[in-house]
Amino acid sequence: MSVGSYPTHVHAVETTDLELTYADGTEAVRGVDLRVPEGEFFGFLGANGVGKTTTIKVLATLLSPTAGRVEVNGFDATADPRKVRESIGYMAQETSVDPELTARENIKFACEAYGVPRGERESRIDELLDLVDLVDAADKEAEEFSGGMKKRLDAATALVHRPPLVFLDEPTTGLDPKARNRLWDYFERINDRGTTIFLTTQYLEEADQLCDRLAVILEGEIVATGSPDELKRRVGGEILDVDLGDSESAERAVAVARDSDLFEDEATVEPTEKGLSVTSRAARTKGTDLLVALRDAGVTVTGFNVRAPTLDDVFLAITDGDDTAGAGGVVDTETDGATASEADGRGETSGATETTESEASR
Ligand SMILES: Nc1ncnc2c1ncn2[C@@H]1O[C@H](COP(=O)(O)OP(=O)(O)OP(=O)(O)O)[C@@H](O)[C@H]1O
Repeated sequence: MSVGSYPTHVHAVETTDLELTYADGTEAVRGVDLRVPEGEFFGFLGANGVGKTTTIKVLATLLSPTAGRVEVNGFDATADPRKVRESIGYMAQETSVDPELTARENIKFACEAYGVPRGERESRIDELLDLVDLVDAADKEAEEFSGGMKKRLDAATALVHRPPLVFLDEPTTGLDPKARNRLWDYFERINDRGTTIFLTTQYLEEADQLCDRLAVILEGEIVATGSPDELKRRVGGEILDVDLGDSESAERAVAVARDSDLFEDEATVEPTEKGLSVTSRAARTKGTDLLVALRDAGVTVTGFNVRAPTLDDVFLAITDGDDTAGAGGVVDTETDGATASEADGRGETSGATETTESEASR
């Protein structure tokens, strides 16, 4: 399947100082600059309620921005929302599958809604059923489908018009690992065929595995951008996890590690559920020295492990809002994604305008 005939642009998504304040005054998006090059597999990460879905809804023209500029596939989202809608696929968190229709009928319905030429519909349906592995279930009603099958069907219907850009809002939430893996496969395939993907997910492993580049949003602002490896490098070293015999000794162990002079100034030492963790460039070389220091201080160590940082560590460092993010350098203030718009001085809320779902393409 190739991407349909749409004009090409350097950036599939480009926002400048995007703001969205809801009518009740909630400042969901506060000055977001995003640039997603065509063909990229882009991940948009953040905890619950930080503004991911709101941003996607603005990009999909379901919400009008309160301020700022939004260009999607080269079209201005405010001036030309119809063009934007015609050039995107949108897989929302809630399924759009009609349970009373078969898989084939669901895709057919989407073909009609998107105006796929009549003569191309049958081949498009077969191609999509094949792509998402639903050929054998093509003529079964969707209400018989597992959660994973419904998601795959949902994803297929978002692609009937061969959009060059697809928004996937937490597409794998609630799926078991096997179903998740099948969807990953499918997303990778459509990205390989040239489709730009804008993904939000709560699964950092998913972001790590799939995405070329990530942006992390916190309370409506982008606080870090980079490839998964770049973000992990910014954590500043490796991580030494130490398990302790009893949780009461964690405080003492943290004090021992901090006072030990074993690690450089930028190292971070934090208590964890099981004991403590040290993030340091010397985690590997000084690990055993720390264990000796802990033993000398009468702290019982029951296990330890040195490992490379994961995106979970990156995410924790950022979202904890503690010194780690600032001193450890995971926050990238140099990137085009970082903004520092203040809530103050914005005046009265203008209120978001919600476009009705039926007006939107999906
Ligand atoms: N229609 C609305 N009216 C007022 N506030 C809203 C509305 N929709 C969302 N919000 C608020 O805007 C903020 C951002 O919500 P949003 O749904 O964009 O976050 P999210 O990062 O997508 O979270 P989740 O992963 O839980 O969907 C939250 O504080 C949320 O409560």
